[in-house]
Parts: sequence; structure tokens; C-alpha cells
Amino acid sequence: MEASSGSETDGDFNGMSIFPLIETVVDGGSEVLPAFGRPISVSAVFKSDRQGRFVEFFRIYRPTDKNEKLEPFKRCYLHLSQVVKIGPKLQMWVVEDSDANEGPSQSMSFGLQCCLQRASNAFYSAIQEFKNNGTKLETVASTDANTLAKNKFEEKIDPSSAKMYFHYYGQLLHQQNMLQDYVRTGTYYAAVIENHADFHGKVVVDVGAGSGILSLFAAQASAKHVYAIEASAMADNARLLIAGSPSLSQRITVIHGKVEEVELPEKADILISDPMGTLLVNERMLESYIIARDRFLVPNGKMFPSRGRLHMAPFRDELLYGEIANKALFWQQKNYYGVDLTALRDKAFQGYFSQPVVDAFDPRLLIAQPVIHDIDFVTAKEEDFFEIDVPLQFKSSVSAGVHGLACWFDVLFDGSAVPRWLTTSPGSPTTHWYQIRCLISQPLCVLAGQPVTGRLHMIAHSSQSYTVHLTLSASSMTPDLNGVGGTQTSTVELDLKEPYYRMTQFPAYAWFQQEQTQQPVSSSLLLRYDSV
Ligand SMILES: C[S@@+](CC[C@H](N)C(=O)[O-])C[C@H]1O[C@@H](n2cnc3c(N)ncnc32)[C@H](O)[C@@H]1O
Repeated sequence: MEASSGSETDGDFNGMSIFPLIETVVDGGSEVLPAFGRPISVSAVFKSDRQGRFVEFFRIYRPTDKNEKLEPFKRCYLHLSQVVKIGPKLQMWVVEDSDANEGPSQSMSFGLQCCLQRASNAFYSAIQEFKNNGTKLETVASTDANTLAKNKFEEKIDPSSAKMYFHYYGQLLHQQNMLQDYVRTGTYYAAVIENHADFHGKVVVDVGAGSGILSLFAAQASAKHVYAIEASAMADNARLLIAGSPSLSQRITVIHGKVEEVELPEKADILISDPMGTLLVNERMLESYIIARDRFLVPNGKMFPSRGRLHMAPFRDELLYGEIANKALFWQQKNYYGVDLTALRDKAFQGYFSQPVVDAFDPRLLIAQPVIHDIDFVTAKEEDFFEIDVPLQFKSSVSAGVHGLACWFDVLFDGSAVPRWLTTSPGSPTTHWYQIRCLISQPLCVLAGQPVTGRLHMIAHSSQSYTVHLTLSASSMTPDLNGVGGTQTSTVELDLKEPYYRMTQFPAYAWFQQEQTQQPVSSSLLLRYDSV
């Protein structure tokens, strides 16, 4: 029997899914797989032929010998198979293909004991996925013990955070929210279509495909094939959406899994993704983008986007400061139903100032030129995002009270025809990221021309976000005890995971902006995952 799709992988471990096997269980008393004295793994390769989709099993001895000749020992047609998952064990009821086993076809049952629950889950999903959807991939997931051990996502991210995160992105309303950010989606569309030559005839990987919108754009730009990788349940909806465009769907394969885990049958010429969170790095998805680059992109392949810049500038905003400080006033009460609340006043005050404020503000509130922290996605290492330390140096353009640091970002689509920036800066049409402001609880007083210095130190945490340490300083006009000019310094620690959404409270500015740009500001714009 000839496999009609894909290349033969005999003797070649590339492109195979390897399922570690530590035990075999056989119904009916006879052993299907001999007991081996040394560890073996079973690899599964998914293929199609005229009779349907099948999975072919190979034995691999460890340590892996790349020259070892691999012989398939079992070929199972999936429409005739049932697989049941019992913990890390998989029980398969199959009708074996006679050609693969040099004997008559026979129905039988056998068990695969995976060494990890995750391996069994991945193998089970791979079987179901191929059975139901017949992805064009020969392999769907890699669950090799080594790969599993190295699964970078699970190593660093708290499972409960990941569960909530992918649950969030698994809901259509949140994907819709991003799609309805016309500044964002329109810029991606323009960047792809204007630079269609970068996509024409190319293999593309959509990193975190969500609804599949960027994959569809890439296919519209004549990509040869697009692999749309999505870890949340949205992958099923992406499949439906893509199937609605038959002329494009032929060239798109949706793969349900994390970019850190899945295997692709070929390398990509170009990656496309929207991995940006508030303050650029929130959600820690940029790390997955970098991992995808290292796993899938050909040397010198393109990345859309290829560069991100974080902009930071001091601002004054008496109104905002008062609003945040006033929130803690509740704890000032000495007779709240007979209870003195003041013991918690300071904590409450600190708590409110530890929340980054998310809204769109008037750029006239900025009092100095921004400092820029540039990140090259083409060369950055995953570890670069674990800790980000930015020294700050500004020159105040006015005499004012400094209430904190305002931050926004932009990213570059470095197309060979038309380079294009997507910006979230104040004064530009509002995006669903808005801008972020980190308030300091003790404002600084500065004069025009006076330097303001400081440090923005961000430390990644396992809840897919960052703890932000901000320090701002300026020299003080008031002499200290020794009669020398002192320094005013204010420090604050913020949790980027716990922002304060203030979007409803900028109608005047939204209106002003609308007037300026003729760009509708949708009141339905909410933030992305941060709003969970
Ligand atoms: C900001 S959304 C972008 C969705 C879509 N690309 C778009 O532009 O509308 C990011 C998507 O990436 C997915 N994602 C995040 N981390 C991932 C990972 N490590 N592997 C696969 N998908 C991931 C999320 O579930 C989410 O759907």
C-alpha cells in the first residue's frame, strides 16, 4: 500500500511525533510489543491514502540513533479505530492493515503507556484531530520525553494562570474585541497586503492564530501554506472561519497546541503574530514568539512584526493623582459602624498606587521627550524578557508636578515594499491597548529644564505578567540638613497583572481625538487578556 501524501520518513526522525512508551498492555493475553530490555519509544506518523487516514507506529530505541532503520510495526486506519484515554494510558481498538503487518487484517486492542499524562493527552488529541479534521500534517504533536522535559511554557508559567489565559482567548467575544480594533487589525492587513511579495509562495506560521485572521491575510497575500498555531479552544472556531473561504482554506492548516510543543512538517519563511500585551511585554507571549522563531523560522526568515519599542515619559496629571489618592480615603474613617478603619489606610493607599492605570490620555500631559527601549525580535533571546531594566533620563520641558511615568509601545512590520509601524502612542488613534501610566505616590516638583532620572525595572512572574519597580528622582531646591541641595525620589512597585481600567473616564479626550483624526473610538473597545 502506498501512502499518497507526504514523504516517507523511514530512518529519519525529523517530522515524527514520538510517544514515550514504558509498558505495553495487550488484550487477549498475547503480547503485541515485546518487552524490551532497554527503553523504547513509539513514534506515530499520521498519513492519508485512498482508503483513508491512518496512523503508523514505529519503534525507536533510546538513545536515539539517527541511522537506525525504522520499520513500521503497526498501521491503524482511524475510521476503524477507537482510542480511549485512561490517565497516561491509551487503549486502542484497531483494525490493522494487513500490508503493514504481512498477514491477514485483524481487529485487536493494544495499550500504549505514555510516561507522562501530557504525552498521553497530546497523543490522544493528535489522533482525534487527524481523525476528525484530517489535517494535512503528517505529524501533529511532538510528545517526546525530551521535548516534554524542555517545554518552556510549562516550566515557567503557573498552570492556573495558563488555564485562565487560554480560557479567555478561547471565547469569541475576546477575539472579536481584537478584530474590532480597526487600528490594529487594519494595520496588520495593510502591512501584509502592501508587502504581499514577502508572503507570495512562502510558508508562513501564524503564532497564536486566535480566530485565524492573520492566517487568512497571509493566504490572501498568496502564501504557499500557512500553519495557524493556536493553543486555546479558539482553534476550532479558526477552522470554521477558515473553511468559509474555500479558496484560501486549502492553504491553511490549523494546529491546536502551544508553539512550544507542536511540530511542523516544514520550516517557515515568515512568521506573523500579534504577541503584544500592554506595556508591550504583558502576557509574556513575546517569549512564545521568540521560541517559535527558533523552532520554525528558516535562517534569515522574516518576522511580522520584527521590532518593538517601549516609550516612556514623565507626565503630570493632578486630576488622576487626586482620583487615585481619594480612593484610599474610605479607610480614613474612624467610626465605620463603630469600627476604626485607619489601620488599613496606608496599605490601601499603597495598593491603589500599585495598579498601573490604563486609559488614553492627552499627550499634552507629557512633560519630557520619551526614552525608548528597543527590542529586536529577530535577535532577542527568550531570557531577555525575564528581566527588563531601563535607565531613565529626561529633561523637563515645563515647571510642573511629576505624577508618574507614562508608557506606550509600537511595533514595526519591516516589509520589503512598505515598512509600517503600528503605534499605541497617546494622540494617535486609540487601540485596545490604550496607554499605561504608573503613578508615584509622592509627586516630584521640577522646574523647566531640570533633569529627571530614574529606573524602570520589570521582573517577569509566573502569572504571565510583570512586577514593575519604578523610581523617579529629581534634584531638590530645598537644602538638606547640611545646607546642600537634596534629591527628591519616589519609588513604587506595581503589578502589571492588576491594572486599573479607566477607559470610561476620558470622554472629553476621546471626543477631542475623534475630532482630530476622524477616527471613531469604539466604546466597546476593551483590553485584551489583561481585563480578565
Ligand atoms: C492577541 S491574540 C491574537 C489572535 C490573532 N492572531 C489576531 O491577531 O487576532 C494571541 C493568541 O495567541 C494565543 N497564544 C498565546 N500563547 C500561545 C502559545 N504559547 N501557543 C499558541 N498560541 C498561543 C492565544 O490563545 C491568543 O488566541
